[in-house]
Amino acid sequence: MDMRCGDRRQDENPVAVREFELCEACEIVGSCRQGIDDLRRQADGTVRGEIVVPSAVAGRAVAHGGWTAWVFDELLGYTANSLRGFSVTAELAVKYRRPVPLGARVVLTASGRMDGERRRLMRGEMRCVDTGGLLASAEGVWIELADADAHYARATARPQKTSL
Ligand SMILES: CCCCCCCCCC(=O)SCCNC(=O)CCNC(=O)[C@H](O)C(C)(C)COP(=O)(O)OP(=O)(O)OC[C@H]1O[C@@H](n2cnc3c(N)ncnc32)[C@H](O)[C@@H]1OP(=O)(O)O
Repeated sequence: MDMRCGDRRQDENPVAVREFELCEACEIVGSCRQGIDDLRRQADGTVRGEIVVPSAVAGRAVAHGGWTAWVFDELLGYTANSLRGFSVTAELAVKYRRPVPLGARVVLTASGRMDGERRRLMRGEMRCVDTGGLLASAEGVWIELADADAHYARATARPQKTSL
């Protein structure tokens, strides 16, 4: 059957199993607000997941670009953290190749490598499951926190004029 990305397949439901922790705000609502329910580390070290683009992320008829960037932040961050200890986003660059249709099932893939002690260089892709067409790609840098407790204590302390 000829399918375009965005054709909805009635016979499939979104994957229901999630194998990674939710972020704090998603914990409160009890589900991933981006719609990412499942990401799995493959034998070759890459990470893969499939999601259905939620209709709630519409910008104008298709997914909002901010949602796509947010998905890559989560995808690449999860992959970065699967390499070693906890790291945070330092840089993220997204290339938007095609509009991302609402309701489309997309496949997310990501990989990365250490670059020195604390830096990880990450990349990922979002493709249409049905056509394999590239919708968006991203590259980014994640930095392992030297002291996560101190990092968040500083960041959540009452702002001071001299803090930045
Ligand atoms: C609970 C489970 C689920 C959790 C999911 C939620 C996870 C959410 C994660 C996030 O959303 S992160 C939020 C967005 N990101 C941030 O808020 C990070 C803000 N930036 C910082 O806090 C600091 O800039 C950062 C920690 C990234 C670096 O500060 P540091 O003072 O620790 O780094 P430093 O300057 O000592 O540099 C350490 C290394 O990183 C490199 N580096 C730092 N910033 C870089 C950059 N932007 N690009 C490339 N390299 C960078 C730097 O060159 C150096 O390399 P070398 O070790 O090789 O010398």
